[in-house]
Amino acid sequence: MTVFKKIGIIKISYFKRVIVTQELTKELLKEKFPTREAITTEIINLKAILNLPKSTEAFMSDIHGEYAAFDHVLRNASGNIKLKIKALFNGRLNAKSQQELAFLVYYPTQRLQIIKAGFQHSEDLQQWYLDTFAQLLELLKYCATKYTRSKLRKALAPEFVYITEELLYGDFDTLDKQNYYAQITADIIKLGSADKFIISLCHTIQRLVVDHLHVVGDIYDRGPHPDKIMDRLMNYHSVDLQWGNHDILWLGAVSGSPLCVASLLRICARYNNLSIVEDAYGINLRHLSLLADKYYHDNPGFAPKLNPQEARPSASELSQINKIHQAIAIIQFKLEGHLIERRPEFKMQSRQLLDKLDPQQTHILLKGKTYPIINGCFQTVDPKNPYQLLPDEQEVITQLTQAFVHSEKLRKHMDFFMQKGSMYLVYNGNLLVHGCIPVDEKGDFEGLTLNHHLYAGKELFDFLEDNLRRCYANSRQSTDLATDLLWYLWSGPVSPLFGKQEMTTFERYFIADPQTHYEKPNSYYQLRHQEPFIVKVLREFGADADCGHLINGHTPVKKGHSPIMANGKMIVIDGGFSTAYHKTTGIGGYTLLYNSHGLQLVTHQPFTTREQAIEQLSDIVSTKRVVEQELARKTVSETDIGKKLKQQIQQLEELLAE
Ligand SMILES: O=P(O)(O)OC[C@H]1O[C@](O)(COP(=O)(O)O)[C@@H](O)[C@@H]1O
Ligand SMILES: [Mn+2]
Repeated sequence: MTVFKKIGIIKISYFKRVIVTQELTKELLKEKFPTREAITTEIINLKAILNLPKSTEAFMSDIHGEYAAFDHVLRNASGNIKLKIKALFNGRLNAKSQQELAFLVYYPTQRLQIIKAGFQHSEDLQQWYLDTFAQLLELLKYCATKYTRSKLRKALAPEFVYITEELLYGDFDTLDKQNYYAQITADIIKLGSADKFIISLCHTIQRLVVDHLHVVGDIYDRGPHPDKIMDRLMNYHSVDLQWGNHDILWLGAVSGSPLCVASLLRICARYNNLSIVEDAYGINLRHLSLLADKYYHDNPGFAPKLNPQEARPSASELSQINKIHQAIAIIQFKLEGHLIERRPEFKMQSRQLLDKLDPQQTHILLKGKTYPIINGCFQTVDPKNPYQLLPDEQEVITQLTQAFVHSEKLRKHMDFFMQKGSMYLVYNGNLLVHGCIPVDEKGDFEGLTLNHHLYAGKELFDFLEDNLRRCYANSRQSTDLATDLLWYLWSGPVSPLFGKQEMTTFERYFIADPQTHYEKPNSYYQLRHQEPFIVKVLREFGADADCGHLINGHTPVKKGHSPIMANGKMIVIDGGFSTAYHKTTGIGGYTLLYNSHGLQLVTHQPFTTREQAIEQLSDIVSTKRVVEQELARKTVSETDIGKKLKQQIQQLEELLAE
């Protein structure tokens, strides 16, 4: 009885709040538009916006800590700047000049230095400035046609707003006016502001060509600077993120999961990236290092993967990383044993492997077959009680987990990840998911059964997201279901972010036979080639089954394979940022643009270094329409923002009718 009463009270106050909010909105609207004229003007404005071409969305994924390559793609607006330059200047500028202009827009400061050094006479430089002002202003005007003047104004550097607007919207027909504009440009040069003006125009162009960015997961792990990527995204004008399996490890670490901490530290050691943890996030690894020194010695199976473009660590550093790598891997395998034990419903018993070692720890019995162990390092594993952590292992992982929970900078980044992130997103009719939608061979949604309830399809995603949010809000617990589910998201057999039956990390370290390394992908990866299957998935998530697309990251597109599947409804856009994968993909990777003309797939060259890109002007390989046939140009009216604007128009019309 009391329960019902309580619910009743909650309901009443909830509805009251809704009504109050509506009234307030109306009141606010009246305050903002006090006269019939003001309301009418606003309606006209909003209707005009509805008819503007849809602005451009860019999609990228699997950045994996590669900040310089990511920054390059942001600067080239995922290929869009080149497209604009081509559309505007074809026939007037040849390919080389177009490329030079594009790189000036991407890297104005650096390119200005190189260009200016090439001029011997100041008149030539002055002429270059005049030509460049004209080209950049023309390009800016072209990029701004999709926006209102007020939006453009906000995107301009404050000190150049007046001048830029004069030059953009001026009437060049009369001689007087021409002289006036010539005077402005001459003054910019004379007063020494030419470089600043060019840089400001370039930044505004970069800002305008992509209106909204989607990052479809895996910002973290493998590469050196995920922290810088997060900082850059936090300053980006408009972005959403879908969580990738690697990102979950970092979210899990901050949420107090020791297993997520161990897994991410193992990957950092494996890729020689421990400095992210120590230097970027201020987490001290001294205790782990001492533990590693105490129990381990150099082991060829744990040598870190080195990036040939980075300075090689010294022999003693390499040895220290090697030992840390072993120490944390063993802690991970022990913790996994405990988690799998307490969560039989995860059905991951086949991942308990330490107890399958023989007493000498030289062989292992896997699925009925015995394999010799290579590179074994089981010094701390008691054959009688293999998952038991030694007291110093326990102490180290507890202390490290606390350090992750309390790292201020990491929390700031993860807060942003929570605020802008989600398991999936439906945006302008498209469905964005990092990994997969788990299904069986017949295409029926596969799920996770907990407390006699089967979570599958969209419900599985919502359930996992709900748990993640609760777990993130309470980092004190480390073995509750919500925390364990975070690790499940990393490597569970029905995890939408992992998409494989099992993660064979143990076998990859300790068994030579490559057959044991195989990770069977979910049937989704076969089925996603078929249009009816994609339509079914889009429907399940409430996306647009007729015109929408399913967009995934996670799986690098191998040489000779197409990232466009299911008759153009399914697109994989692994950005290929990770240098380790360039051999498999043969290109840098793919990103995607969605503008008023539809979806365009952008193929990128492998990115080497920023210096090389600037020097050699090396960039995008090609851009190609996903759907080849010409469609009517999409306007703002057909987008999610358009829907909101129409609601506002309706409210204003109601106000007018009162
Ligand atoms: O290349 P590594 O470091 O061995 O990592 C391989 C592991 O990474 C995974 O591919 C997961 O990472 P991705 O999300 O980048 O694919 C696992 O399936 C696999 O076990
Ligand atoms: Mn992934």
